[in-house]
Amino acid sequence: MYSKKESRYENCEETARWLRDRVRTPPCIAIICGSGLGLLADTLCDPQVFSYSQIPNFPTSTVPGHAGELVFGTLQGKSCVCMKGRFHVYEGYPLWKVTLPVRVFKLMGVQVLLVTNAAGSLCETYRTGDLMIIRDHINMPGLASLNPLIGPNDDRFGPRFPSLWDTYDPNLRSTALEITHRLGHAKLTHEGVYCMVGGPNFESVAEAKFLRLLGADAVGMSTAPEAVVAKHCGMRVFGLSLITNRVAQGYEGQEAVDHNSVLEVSKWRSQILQDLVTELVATICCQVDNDQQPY
Ligand SMILES: O=P(O)(O)O[C@@H]1C[C@H](O)[C@@H](CO)O1
Ligand code: HPA
Repeated sequence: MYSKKESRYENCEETARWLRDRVRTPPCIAIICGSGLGLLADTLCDPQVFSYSQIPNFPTSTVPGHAGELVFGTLQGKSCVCMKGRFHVYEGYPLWKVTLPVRVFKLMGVQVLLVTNAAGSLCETYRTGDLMIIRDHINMPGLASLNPLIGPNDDRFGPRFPSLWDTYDPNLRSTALEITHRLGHAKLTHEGVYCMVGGPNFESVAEAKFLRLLGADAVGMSTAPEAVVAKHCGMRVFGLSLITNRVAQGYEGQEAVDHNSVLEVSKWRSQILQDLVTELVATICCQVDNDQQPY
């Protein structure tokens, strides 16, 4: 059971208030940087950086490639916050903690969440280094009752039974597709279904075949809980996977994946991903609500 002390809303309020007292401009767009993709945060203008360890109620990052910093600043003139590193269930965090930053961002006035991740490809036509715009997800832990919305619902965040049919905003998806065409990356961009697994092990061959049969195009260990919580509290969501490896679906002639190779590919492709996200941010209409006082 959840104790009063752990009350999600009050925790989020406390953290949001702490940040809001310190940031020069409250953000209207939040960007979660996946494994090795934190360089995007370094492109923000007029940055203000907070280490996760300074921020009340924030977990700390324990995974290489996740620096553990919150960076506020502007990108294309829009006020943004970047998470340089996210939290994963396999690190031992409960899902309400994994997703706490999303609710904090909501209370700070964020309207749009851009989520990136590193993922393995299950689809025959995807190559290492390709991009996948997330059309939909399969939340494997969520289907087995490991869902961030489990527990008493707080209506101040959103409804008890949210619909997820349009979680990944269709306008943001089509705009992103247009941008990849304009930037000359059409051939390496796909739209597909992301499947979240708990990790931390990479998939066995039988598991990979099973996930493919379910309709997943790529598999990773994050994103779905963040997207669920963002949708629950009324944010527009855009998700982007960088395909860092192909997931073995046979026992012969396949290369085993490891986290270092995931980080290598992220480094190799981070510029393309940054360019896409930067151009996408330029198109997003949102207003900083300087008067917003949600607490
Ligand atoms: O945070 P993301 O989803 O980008 O990280 C993926 C999943 C694991 O944390 C890690 C495996 O290499 O990359
Ligand atoms: N499986 C799960 N998570 C991942 C993978 C993968 O192959 N690659 C990057 N993150």
